[in-house]
Amino acid sequence: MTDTTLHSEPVVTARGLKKRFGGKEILHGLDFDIPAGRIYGLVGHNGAGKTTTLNAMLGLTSYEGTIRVLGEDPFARRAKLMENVAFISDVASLPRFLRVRELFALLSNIHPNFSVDKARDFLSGTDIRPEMKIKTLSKGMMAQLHLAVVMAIDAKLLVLDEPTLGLDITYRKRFYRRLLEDYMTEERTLIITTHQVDEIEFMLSDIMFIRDGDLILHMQMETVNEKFAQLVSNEPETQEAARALGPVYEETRFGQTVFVFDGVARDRLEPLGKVSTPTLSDLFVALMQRPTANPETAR
Ligand SMILES: Nc1ncnc2c1ncn2[C@@H]1O[C@H](COP(=O)(O)OP(=O)(O)OP(=O)(O)O)[C@@H](O)[C@H]1O
Repeated sequence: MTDTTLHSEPVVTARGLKKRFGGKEILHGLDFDIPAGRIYGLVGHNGAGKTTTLNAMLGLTSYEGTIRVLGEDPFARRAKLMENVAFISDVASLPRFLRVRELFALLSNIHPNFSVDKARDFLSGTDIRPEMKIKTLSKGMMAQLHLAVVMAIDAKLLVLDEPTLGLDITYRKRFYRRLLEDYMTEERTLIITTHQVDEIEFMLSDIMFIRDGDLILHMQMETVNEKFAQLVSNEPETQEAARALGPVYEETRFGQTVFVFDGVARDRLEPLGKVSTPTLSDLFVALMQRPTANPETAR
């Protein structure tokens, strides 16, 4: 994080964000700030409310509470906001009847910050050619085209909702590498949801876990690494000692007992077995099963 990002206004601010569908409350009053220049992972089970949260930020759905994105109310000022926001969602589709070059021409007419040259540049190195009809592209090529389009937009905020759904591992890795190497700068902010959280963990600066419409963890990755520890312990005596330290999670896997601790110093754990930082997917499993992972924000 640079000084500028430390002192600048958050890119997204939400206060008491609630959403109801047909009388049923789906989001229960989320409060968060997303600063500039960060890469956020938004993680939660199916139906937890990730897409609804993103849709509220993008002005695609109405909500109760307050959201400001780049200082604007996204629902009231969607058109203005979209000059500086780009997004890919698992349901967004490109116009299939167009050729690739026609899509670029269309976008350069409707989007003030779209660069045809950049879009073409991003496609070099792929099998996609400007003359191709979009409907003939494979799923992987379609995702590459989508990424090229989004990366050709000079946006301050990029929102990716399951951007690599249905892609094979090679395409997924290439997708994230391209995004990091060719797009991310300190002025840009990226928010990603995915169920393959281990694949994006390396690039995240911050994480949000959402469970049943509540934000149960919102933390910088550095803090996650300091705060949480995983211990693998094989002997009954050391396991007993570990339990006495109040793990937030315990599981027996392949004959080994794995504990996750929140805020227990590593030098207290080290005599009891092998200590490491839990992966995000391990932490996710551990925290999702607790009654509350973060009592001040969870309900
Ligand atoms: N248009 C809608 N009408 C009614 N209910 C909806 C609508 N959209 C979403 N929901 C409900 O809101 C809840 C949250 O859905 P949402 O799509 O935000 O979850 P998600 O965390 O993105 O899930 P997934 O990982 O499966 O994409 C779910 O219970 C879903 O059924």
